Amino acid sequence: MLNLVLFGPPGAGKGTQSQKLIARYNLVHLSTGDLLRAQITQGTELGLRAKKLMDEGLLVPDEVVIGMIDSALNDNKQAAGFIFDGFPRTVPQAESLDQLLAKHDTKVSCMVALEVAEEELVKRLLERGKTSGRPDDQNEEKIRKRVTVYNTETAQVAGYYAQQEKFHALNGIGAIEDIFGQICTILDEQLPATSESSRQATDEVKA
Ligand SMILES: Nc1ncnc2c1ncn2[C@@H]1O[C@H](COP(=O)(O)OP(=O)(O)O)[C@@H](O)[C@H]1O
Ligand SMILES: [Mg+2]
Repeated sequence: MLNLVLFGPPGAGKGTQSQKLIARYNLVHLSTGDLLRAQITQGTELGLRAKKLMDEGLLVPDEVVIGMIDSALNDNKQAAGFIFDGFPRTVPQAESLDQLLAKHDTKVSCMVALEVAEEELVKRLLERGKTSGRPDDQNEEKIRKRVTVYNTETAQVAGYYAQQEKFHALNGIGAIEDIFGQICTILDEQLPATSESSRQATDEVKA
C-alpha cells in the first residue's frame, strides 16, 4: 500500500494536489477538514462542536479526528492506499495513525510537506474564500490565526516523520503541474518495483 501524509499549512495546495494524486495512484483521499465539514453540513452533534473550533481557526480534539480516521480506514479495506490531508496535525495524532495503520498491516510510506510563505497563503486563501463558502477563509485575521496554529502546534509533526526518514519537503510555490510532478517522483520511489522497473524487466524477457 502507498500511504502518503500530505503536509503543509492551510492554503499550501494539499487539496489541489490530492485531487490529481488520487487519479494517478488510485488512492483514497482522507481530508479530516472535509470529513468535519461534512459533519457540519449534516448537523451532527460532532459537527456542531467542531464548527465552533474551526470557525476560530483552532484544532478539533485529537480523539475526534482519530475516531474519524479509524472509521474511514475500516470503511475502505480494499483501498490501494490513502492520502492523509490535514492529518496528523499533532504528534499524538501521528502516533495514533501508526497504531491504526498497524491494525491494517500497513504503515505511512512517506510525508510530503508543501512549503509556502505566509503572505502567499493569505493571498491564496482570501481568493479561495470568494468561492469556498468556508467561514475560516473569509478574513485575513482568521487566516493568520490558522497559520499561527500550524506553526505552533502542527509544524513539529514534520520532525516525527523526519526521525523515521520519511520526510520530504517541496517548494509549494510554482505551477500546480510542476509541483505535482515533483510529488510523483517521490511517490514513484516508494512503489514496489511492480510498475516501471518490472515492466521493463518483463519486456526484456519477452525480447
Ligand atoms: N501551486 C499553486 N499556485 C497557486 N495557487 C495554488 C497552488 N496550489 C493551490 N493553489 C490555490 O490555493 C488555494 C488553496 O489550495 P488548497 O489545495 O485548497 O490548499 P489546502 O488544501 O492545503 O488548504 C486554492 O484556491 C488553490 O486553487
Ligand atoms: Mg484542504
